[in-house]
Amino acid sequence: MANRNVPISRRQLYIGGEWREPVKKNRIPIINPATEEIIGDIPAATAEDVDIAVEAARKAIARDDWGSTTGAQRAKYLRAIAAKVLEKKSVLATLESLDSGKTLFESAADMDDVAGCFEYYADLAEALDSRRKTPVNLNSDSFKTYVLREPLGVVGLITPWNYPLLMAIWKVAPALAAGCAAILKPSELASVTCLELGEICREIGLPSGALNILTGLGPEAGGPLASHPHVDKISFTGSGPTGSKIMTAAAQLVKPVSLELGGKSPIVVFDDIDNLDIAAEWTLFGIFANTGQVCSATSRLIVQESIASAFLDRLLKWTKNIKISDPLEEDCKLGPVVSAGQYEKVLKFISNAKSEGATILYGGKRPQHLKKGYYVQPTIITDVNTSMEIWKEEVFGPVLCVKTFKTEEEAIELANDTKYGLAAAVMSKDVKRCERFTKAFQTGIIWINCSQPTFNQLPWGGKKRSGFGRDLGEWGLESFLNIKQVTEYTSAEPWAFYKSPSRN
Ligand SMILES: NC(=O)c1ccc[n+]([C@@H]2O[C@H](COP(=O)([O-])OP(=O)(O)OC[C@H]3O[C@@H](n4cnc5c(N)ncnc54)[C@H](O)[C@@H]3O)[C@@H](O)[C@H]2O)c1
Ligand SMILES: C[N+](C)(C)CCCC=O
Ligand code: NA
Repeated sequence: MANRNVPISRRQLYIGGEWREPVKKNRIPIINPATEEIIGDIPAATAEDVDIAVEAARKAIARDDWGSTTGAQRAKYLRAIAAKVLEKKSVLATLESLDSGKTLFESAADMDDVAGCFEYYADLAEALDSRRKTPVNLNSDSFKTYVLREPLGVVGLITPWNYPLLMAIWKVAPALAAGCAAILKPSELASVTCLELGEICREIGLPSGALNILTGLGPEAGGPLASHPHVDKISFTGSGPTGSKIMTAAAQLVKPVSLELGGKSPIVVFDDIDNLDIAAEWTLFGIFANTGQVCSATSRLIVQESIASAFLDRLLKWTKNIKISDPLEEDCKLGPVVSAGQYEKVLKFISNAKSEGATILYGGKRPQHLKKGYYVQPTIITDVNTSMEIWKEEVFGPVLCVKTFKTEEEAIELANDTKYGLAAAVMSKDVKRCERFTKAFQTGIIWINCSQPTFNQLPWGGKKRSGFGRDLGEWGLESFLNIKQVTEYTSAEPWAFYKSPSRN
């Protein structure tokens, strides 16, 4: 087992390049979901601290050392952060697992992705220099025009606990690449690695105020950030209800928002697949990776009737083989869910499904061998109908529900039978059929013969109740830029709209 004694530093808020005690001096306990023990605490920011952070961010933009940087200069900071993340990878990964319950293997992969994301946006920051000013040819002798891409200003980044550092970096990296000054508000349930990012920024000498990190409760720290008059945009990842609150607060000031919300994504499996095991493993990965706490989890299996029995049989074999243990244990593939609240919520979804008449084919309980910790068995639920809660609502836990279909039309109808629209997967060797599904799925992300692989270069986000706007790729950068058009009158001739007084 990895060393669980990695010390958790007692950090303060990271504001204006310094560690700063919250004005009200409150703190929130850090709970290790594998042991239910309190292992430290984090500062709890309030509206007073938000004001100070916004001021620090505005000053950063007004100062030359951040506000007048080129993309190439900012790229150096981003690369220095990436290098530090890799240097500290083992400690950061352990902290992520202790704080969130994520398996150490997944935490380590997240740290690679964090570094990769900074490096990717370093490249885009450099490329931005040549795209900063784009001439627009009007074929006019009287006007010269161009379009500028400028940093949007001060941006608030509010993020969830399921990939604590990675979800933050999907926003921090493009915001800094664009030249914005950012205020990050991570989830109170898992903020440790985001605070360590503050230390990394300090160590590499990121200009003060370019990134500020305010930990704290949603309504107390996130709320004032969303409604702050001097915050130019809120980029949010989290639940639908919180997204609505943020959008409501931002609407009062006509502040732009981007919302990456939840999902209830389908995975459709056809009987023409060559290898049941390959499809079974992707199906498992799509719902049990990160203990199912993935916005894009393919939590509804829609399998063709002709192979349903054989496929479920194979799924069960794979599921029984998953090692459930303390996330720091070697080969652990399923850790606890993040908190006591999430544990209760997941078990309630399972008991509601049972009361509504569904069958718990596998799992549904706490694993017998683990007496402490917020563990839930990987769970497969059958005999589901489309009016059941388990079909309609996001569980955000290791729970797969299953329905069968006969025809392609039926499969499409079932796949789109959701208020959400984040991701969808189809497993079939028929290329034309996969194309038809790509067109028919009402989502922002499509996986063909896989589920979940994610790349920095590709846009991430959904439609319907899964939100709008895109993280990652060039779209992630654009979302932190203001597009400014400049029109210059270059003719020596008068405009001649009014009658000239000199001719009277
Ligand atoms: N679409 C995506 O890319 C994506 C990625 C990860 C998670 N998610 C979604 O996130 C949810 C789980 O994360 P969560 O439980 O942390 O979500 P959440 O909405 O409870 O919290 C998200 C963040 O919002 C803050 N917050 C809460 N109330 C607030 C308020 N009134 N004003 C401002 N901020 C407030 C929280 O403190 C946290 O930092 C799931 O629904 C999941 O699908 C989506
Ligand atoms: C697909 N990933 C990499 C697991 C990221 C999912 C982000 C949302 O929960
Ligand atoms: Na925690």
